[in-house]
Amino acid sequence: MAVVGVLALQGSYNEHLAALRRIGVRGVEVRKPEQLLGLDSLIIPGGESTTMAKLANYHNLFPALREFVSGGKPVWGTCAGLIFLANKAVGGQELVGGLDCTVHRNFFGSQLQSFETELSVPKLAEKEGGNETCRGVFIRAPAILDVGSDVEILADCPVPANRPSITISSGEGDEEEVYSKDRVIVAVRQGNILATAFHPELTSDSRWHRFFLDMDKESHAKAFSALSLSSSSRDAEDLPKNKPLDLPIFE
Ligand SMILES: NC(=O)CC[C@H](N)C(=O)O
Repeated sequence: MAVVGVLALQGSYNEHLAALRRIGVRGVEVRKPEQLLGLDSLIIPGGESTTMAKLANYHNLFPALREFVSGGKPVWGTCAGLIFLANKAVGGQELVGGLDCTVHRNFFGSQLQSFETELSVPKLAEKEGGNETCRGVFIRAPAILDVGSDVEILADCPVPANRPSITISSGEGDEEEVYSKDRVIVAVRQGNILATAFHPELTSDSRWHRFFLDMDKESHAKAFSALSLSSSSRDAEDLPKNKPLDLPIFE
């Protein structure tokens, strides 16, 4: 069974571990560089990206995280984790990088502007079944302002009408531009990297976690295609039926 690491410095790592347990997958807490060895994939949870970066620096994790991402094993960043994975963040701070995009760290405003909404997710539904929408829990959430050509957009959402306009520095000189689109990107995939601006681990919908685990199966299937390994069995099928949920989650 796949061993999924969850970066456990700060933020919603327990909720990810519980979401993995609910689908019968073992998650392990990662706090030190050597704990990345032997993992099949890694989740970088939401939290507060500046605090998480300070703790990651304290534990000397940045080089090992960059190596893990560039090594090609699946990595999923949710919220602050998305910020970590972006190549560029408006507002600046140390990043792991790897995901060809620019994020705005607090695009939707302050903690008080946190919200929930239904997101249209046809590609998730196509792969994992179920509704064409999923519940998006946005907590002082970032958003993706633009993406490179290798990045597949999995979800976007309307910019809330009451949102004050935001100004984005182009990074060159003092030139600034206002974000003027009426929609903004909130979930993407680029090869081995998955990133969501919202928190699937806080809902009972396990499709994003399954989607991520399927990325691991895909990469194994690719590596061992010559051996015709079957990638059809789902970890979830190992689970006893009707296992009680072990954390409060939003229905
Ligand atoms: N829920 C979250 O992960 C919020 C992330 C936050 N906007 C940050 O900058 O870190």
